[in-house]
Amino acid sequence: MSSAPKLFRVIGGAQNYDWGKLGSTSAVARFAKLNDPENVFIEEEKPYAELWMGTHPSVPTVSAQDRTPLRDLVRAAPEEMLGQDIIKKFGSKEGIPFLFKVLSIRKVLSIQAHPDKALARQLHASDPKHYPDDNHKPEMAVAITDFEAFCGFKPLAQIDALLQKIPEFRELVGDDVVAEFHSGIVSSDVAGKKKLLQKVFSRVMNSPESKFEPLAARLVERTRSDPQLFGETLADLIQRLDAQFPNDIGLFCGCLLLNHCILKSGEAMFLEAKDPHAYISGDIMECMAASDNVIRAGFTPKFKDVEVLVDCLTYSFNPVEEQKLKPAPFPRGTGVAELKLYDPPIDEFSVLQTTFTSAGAEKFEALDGPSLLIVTEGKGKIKLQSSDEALDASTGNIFFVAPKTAIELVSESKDTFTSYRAFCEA
Ligand SMILES: NNC(=O)[C@@H](O)[C@H](O)[C@H](O)COP(=O)(O)O
Ligand SMILES: [Zn+2]
Repeated sequence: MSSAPKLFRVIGGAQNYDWGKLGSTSAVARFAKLNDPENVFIEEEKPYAELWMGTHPSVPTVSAQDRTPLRDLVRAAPEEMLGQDIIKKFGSKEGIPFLFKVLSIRKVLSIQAHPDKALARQLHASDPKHYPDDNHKPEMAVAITDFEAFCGFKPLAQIDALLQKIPEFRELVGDDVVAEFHSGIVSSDVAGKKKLLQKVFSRVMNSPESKFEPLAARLVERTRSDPQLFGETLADLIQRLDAQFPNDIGLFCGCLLLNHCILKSGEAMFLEAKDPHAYISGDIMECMAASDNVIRAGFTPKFKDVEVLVDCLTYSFNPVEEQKLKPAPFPRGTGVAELKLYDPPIDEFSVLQTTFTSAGAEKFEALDGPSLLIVTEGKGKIKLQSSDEALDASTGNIFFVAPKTAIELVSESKDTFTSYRAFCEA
């Protein structure tokens, strides 16, 4: 197998989870079709949830030229494809340390969290069917369209207020724990408050269907009879999600316990391993450590691991604004484009958004690691700075860029030309 070039187009793989947008309304379907028009035929009734870009074995990304799996190209020439420093840092020649995705969301995803490395090793060893790898999965979402999600537990005073005024929530948790929580959250002992939050969450998550289903039905009724108890947004959210998953435990463990986070296009949020979350609607770029380990507990027909979830969460509780990740300038490009760097506090990935609103070029310094770039709007060219040969780069096109490779993006029109580049550096 000849060693791979420094810059080449690749074809990602789609996941058709039930919560994905349908047919051409899905950015995943549109991008997949535009990037591989001869082989992708969009079925309008089918959900297209995720477009995977990376070397995770569950959904192969392949080279556009001869459909060789990117994973095989990396394993055939790890020094060229990953770089010595990345191999040394992550101790692996097997694949790219991150997994990059487009998500297009019609229905709420499962209430979930992802394991840290120690828990991932344990779960993969004991239950490889549900936990396909032994890696942690911290992740970041960057909103392409307006996007909403559950992200982390609400501040405790907000949870307490809901417990005091919503009878169905109070009944599900139990007067004893409600009283203990109410009196305990005023203390300064953070560890003790996390324990109390875990008690509330455990009561909710361990309640039998025979108990939470009728309470959920009454809860939805109350959002119609007493909307003022919930506040405008929350009443609407409960009704909307009940329509998707009737009387689901997620109405309690999601709507009443987790922050409802709304991101405008270009805003981002970062989720540590073991942070509870669930994406609700919109199109996003998502980047994560290379893993597919999901611990689920609500709003899903998939396998729920309630005991593991209740036991593993961080039980941190921060206001919504603290869950957001602010983009930073990216001083390693020269030209006319606007550059925004989304750089979370973990080693596996950062994501660079490049936006042109006029004709012109942007030259980038070589990065000290592998990257994957996808065009999400408009059209232009991508090229090695060391060559005159330019490749078409239009919406849906995905490219692999090898380490130590200086590239240039060129926009040839005044229309918007936007791309996202996930990368990892030692
Ligand atoms: N927060 N987002 C993620 O973790 C994605 O990368 C996962 O692939 C999805 O959460 C999977 O969701 P379901 O298990 O189908 O509900
Ligand atoms: Zn997740």
